[in-house]
Amino acid sequence: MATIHYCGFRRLNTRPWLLTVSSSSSSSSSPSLAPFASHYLHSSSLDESEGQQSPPLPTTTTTSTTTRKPPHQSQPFFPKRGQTLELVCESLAFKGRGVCKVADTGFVLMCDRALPGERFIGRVTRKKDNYAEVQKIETISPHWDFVTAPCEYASDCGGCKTQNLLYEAQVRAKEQQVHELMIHVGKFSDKDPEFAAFMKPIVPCDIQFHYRNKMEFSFSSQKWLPREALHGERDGSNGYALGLHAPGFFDKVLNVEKCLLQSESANKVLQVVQDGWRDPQLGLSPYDTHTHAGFLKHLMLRTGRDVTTGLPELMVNFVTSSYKPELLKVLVEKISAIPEVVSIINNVNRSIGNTSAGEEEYVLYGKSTITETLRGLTFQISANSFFQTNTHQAEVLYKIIEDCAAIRGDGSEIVLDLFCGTGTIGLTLARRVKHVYGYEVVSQAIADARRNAEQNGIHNATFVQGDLNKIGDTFGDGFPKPDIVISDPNRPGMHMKLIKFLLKLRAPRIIYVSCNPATCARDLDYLCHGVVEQNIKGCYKLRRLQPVDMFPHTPHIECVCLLELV
Ligand SMILES: C[S@@+](CC[C@H](N)C(=O)[O-])C[C@H]1O[C@@H](n2cnc3c(N)ncnc32)[C@H](O)[C@@H]1O
Repeated sequence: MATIHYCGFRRLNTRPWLLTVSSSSSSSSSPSLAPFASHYLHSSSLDESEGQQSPPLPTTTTTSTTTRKPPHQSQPFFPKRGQTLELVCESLAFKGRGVCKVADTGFVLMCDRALPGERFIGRVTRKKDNYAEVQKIETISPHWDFVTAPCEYASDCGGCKTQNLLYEAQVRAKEQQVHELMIHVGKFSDKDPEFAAFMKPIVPCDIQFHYRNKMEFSFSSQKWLPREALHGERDGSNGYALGLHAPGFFDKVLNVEKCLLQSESANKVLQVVQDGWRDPQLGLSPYDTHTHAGFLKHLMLRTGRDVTTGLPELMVNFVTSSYKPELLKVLVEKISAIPEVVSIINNVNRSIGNTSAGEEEYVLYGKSTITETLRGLTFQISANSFFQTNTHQAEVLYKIIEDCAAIRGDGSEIVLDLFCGTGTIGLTLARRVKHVYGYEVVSQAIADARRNAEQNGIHNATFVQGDLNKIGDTFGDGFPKPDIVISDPNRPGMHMKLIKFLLKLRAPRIIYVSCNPATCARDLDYLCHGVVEQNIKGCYKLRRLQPVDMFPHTPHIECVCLLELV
């Protein structure tokens, strides 16, 4: 496309109403994450800007950029809300958003669902201090590594945002994000020869579909429809949906007949429920998040494995607003005819909130738990207990953790398992160490961890319920000095109290397992370089940083980091 270069911007003579702010589309150029690194650290997992209903499409006569004078070269570019721009996505960043940069000034624009190399027209929806958010209106030319998304819902569903990016390109982009964050947030220098030594290439996931062992679908009286289908009739059960929340909507649900991330057996159950639940004779109604009327809230499907046969076993969990088993009878009969289904549960959640955990739990058919194996141990999974959602890749992740732990095997070592959940990491190490101490805030998870230890004949593990954000001076009195600390916090990372505790404890090695590379980079900076503003010195060296792709087609990145005391 012919362009006229002017004052650092490229103006397209074929589309004079647009202002082009793309920079070089070279694949090797990677925009710095520095301008919005703080957004990585502070943004909640649900960004309120996501999925906002877009304003009406512009016409060439109303676009504000038509009459705008090109800015002087020395002026920093700062777009206006509503402004329409032609952009080229350079790379992927936080939440899989495409990063575009203004030539010369480097001003960053972030766009959901824009993929590296894609040239597109976007509209500015939000301005932040040092970057702006853009909504994609139209693709002009597709990105590099384009593949056709196998899932029919891929362009609307919030689950798989990068399904039409070649998988190799997805993992490359994730690896690049970790790399950038370690430099800009973690303050590790890529000029340091040790950087290349500790930064390991990402481990891809061999299974890119059907890898999730748990999916949670929502019932809704408000079916989400794409803009072009909004005018159709949606009265009565026509407007009902069972599926996944449209991005940014707590009340609207995209109807889903099949999800390529869950097992084939789980899809059989979803199909049976979809075929039956709207039948007026059953008297079932979806829970309405506005009026708080209605019965069906969520359908949770969990896939485990029969430990003796190795065949899949399925748990179906209906989350309802009241206990009326007679209403579910017909569906239960149909679902229980599927051979893989071994458990049908009803969690009753009478609160007006939309969480799936129930205050009461009833078994409608079969067992109350299903089983799964991990690193040779057997775990009982109940409807609400935490278990790694990609079992196949959890084996890979735990093997890396084991390698990092480098257990001597003489049964002398102490392991401290922080944020232990149901105890899985600590328990997989327990047989070769003296004792495992696990800490976790959720009491149900602690009960599950104790039960898991018992069922696997492990007697050298102690699990304690407690909030690791609120540890006091006596925290370390509860266990002997550990040789190995495992820390696996959720997205916010570790609290400063815990960082300080670890810096004082000086365990020989820490294995930091993270599901958020931004908070991971921040915490690694504290542990290695110290808390400068509080005059606390760091005492660890980063020896290995191993990104692992646990969730193909999604922006999520897991990392295992090995730190050694210096
Ligand atoms: C990413 S999960 C890790 C679970 C476990 N390590 C595993 O691999 O199965 C993080 C765990 O930290 C727990 N958690 C979150 N905040 C916590 C806190 N302030 N104190 C203690 N545990 C917390 C969560 O309940 C969750 O079980």
